[in-house]
Amino acid sequence: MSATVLAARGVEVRFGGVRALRGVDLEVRPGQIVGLIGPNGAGKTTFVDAITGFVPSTGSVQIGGREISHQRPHARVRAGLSRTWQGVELFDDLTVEENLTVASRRLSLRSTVRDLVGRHSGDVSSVRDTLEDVGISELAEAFPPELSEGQRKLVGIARSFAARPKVLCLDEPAAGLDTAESAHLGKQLRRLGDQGTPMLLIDHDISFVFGTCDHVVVLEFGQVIASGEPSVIRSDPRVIAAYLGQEPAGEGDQS
Ligand SMILES: Nc1ncnc2c1ncn2[C@@H]1O[C@H](COP(=O)(O)OP(=O)(O)OP(=O)(O)O)[C@@H](O)[C@H]1O
Repeated sequence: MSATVLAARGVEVRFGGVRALRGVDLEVRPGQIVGLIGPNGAGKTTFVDAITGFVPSTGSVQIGGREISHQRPHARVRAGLSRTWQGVELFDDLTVEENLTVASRRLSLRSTVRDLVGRHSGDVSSVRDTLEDVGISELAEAFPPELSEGQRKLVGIARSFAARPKVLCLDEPAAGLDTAESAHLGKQLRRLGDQGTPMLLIDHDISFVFGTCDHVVVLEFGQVIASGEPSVIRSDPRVIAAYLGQEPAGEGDQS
């Protein structure tokens, strides 16, 4: 069996009478960027909320073979599963570098001890490394109000990436970006992926997902209806049918 960094099996979520997820299986392997797409209400955000511990779920979630489904969100982050949020909240009166330093320090209860003994994840040097890895070193001294939407998204990604996750979940990173910003974001994600950070990427912009991901999983009504390489998924009749009746965002649209 090939190694997986993230293995979710039989993930189920109910909201009262609504079965939002019905036994979803999904894997992310080393070096992969996996896209999760589906029509509105298919369960994409619920899946990310479930595996990261923000909504109660049943089923199995493993990171590097270790079961984390019983753990609280912060413990899952420590196990290597980080996520971004649709909105990027930043402290406007702190620079980008200071925002990342604050976030890194919050990540670990042990940071106080490490403050006493030297280098830790909130060090200026490691924050600078993170900014460089995400391709935004030039923004270190900028304040959030000076940033474009695309730059804010990259800072949000850098903040989650600072934890050096084994898998990074990205919830609609291209939402609100124009075509050029999406293309730049896709390039930076590809670079991070190629450098060894596997990702799970949700987005409404299908061309962005197809252009960025190695593998795509399609949800409809809380179930996986297709899974495979973008070129295969693009022409899958079940996927085309699932999107009938709605505007499949992407192909030039920004939603
Ligand atoms: N907190 C909640 N309480 C009740 N039902 C919910 C809740 N959150 C989501 N749902 C329902 O669960 C289903 C899946 O919703 P979810 O937001 O995960 O879909 P999605 O694929 O992310 O949709 P979108 O593309 O519109 O963001 C939908 O039927 C939705 O109405």
